[in-house]
Amino acid sequence: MTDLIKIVIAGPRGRMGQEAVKLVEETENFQLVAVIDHKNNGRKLADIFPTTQSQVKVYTDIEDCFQNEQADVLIDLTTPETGYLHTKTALLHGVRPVVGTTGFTQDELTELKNLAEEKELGCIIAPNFAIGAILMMKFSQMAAKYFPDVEIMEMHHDQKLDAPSGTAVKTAEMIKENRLSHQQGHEDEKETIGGARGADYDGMRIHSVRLPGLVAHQQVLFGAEGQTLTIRHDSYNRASFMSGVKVSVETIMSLDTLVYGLEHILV
Ligand SMILES: NC(=O)C1=CN([C@@H]2O[C@H](COP(=O)(O)OP(=O)(O)OC[C@H]3O[C@@H](n4cnc5c(N)ncnc54)[C@H](OP(=O)(O)O)[C@@H]3O)[C@@H](O)[C@H]2O)C=CC1
Ligand SMILES: O=C(O)C1=N[C@H](C(=O)O)C[C@H](O)C1
Repeated sequence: MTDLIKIVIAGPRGRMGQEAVKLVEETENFQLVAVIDHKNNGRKLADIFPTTQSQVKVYTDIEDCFQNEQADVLIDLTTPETGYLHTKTALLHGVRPVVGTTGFTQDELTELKNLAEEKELGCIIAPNFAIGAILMMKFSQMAAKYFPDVEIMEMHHDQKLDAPSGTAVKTAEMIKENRLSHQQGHEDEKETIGGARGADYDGMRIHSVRLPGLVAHQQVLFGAEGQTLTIRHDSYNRASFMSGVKVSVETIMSLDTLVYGLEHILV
């Protein structure tokens, strides 16, 4: 029998948070002890999720939560600024963060890594929890060795706060490890409408599409003489991310550092 893992979820009423509450409640050795619901006005979790069976506490503030609850893991699915503060607060309280929230700066990631190492605590920051998305990133990294001309096109629902997506940034970082660094396109190219060529990451371009009806999609387009290669992943619902959240919670208890990207923990 595996040990019970006590979990706090931040952002339980969000699109991802709702799926995470379901996952934790349905998983035998996971126990949801509390949620951080910053706009809560005294409602119990059962008022938000009528099916919930557990006696889950609702907090509006993370400090207050960790001062009152014994938790092993924080699952954060909020916003970039809040996610960073929550992750830091969790580590300071000895709680291991599993973070799906995207939009952290490089400085924030470095600071959190240093803190996790100082505290000898596991911390997983995964820009994408879907196994298919991890494979898309890895295949793109492999292809970049042979196709150094590449453009990333990510497409998301129009309620998304950060652009480019965390997945697109991670994909670009992974591609950079294998790609001959150079500026793409014609050296004299000129944008007649600003932004037409997308964001520039080490000379490759990232394009962010936002439309109602979309969930989370990305294609990585490689071009070479007489040929193109397209690697594409689509998430059609948020349940697609939950197996990655589950494996992260299970793995984090045996980590003592920060891991950025699910590809590092999938075997
Ligand atoms: N890693 C992955 O695989 C995935 C990551 N994501 C990322 O997860 C995050 C959440 O996405 P999504 O669920 O679509 O977003 P939503 O906007 O649906 O949910 C965000 C939740 O965070 C809450 N929130 C906002 N500010 C605070 C705060 N200060 N304290 C506590 N809670 C707060 C919101 O509450 P309220 O509405 O009441 O303000 C809301 O419930 C995003 O960063 C997104 O990019 C998304 C999908 C997959
Ligand atoms: O906001 C989203 O929806 C998603 N965010 C993550 C990202 O920024 O990459 C993961 C996925 O693409 C869905």
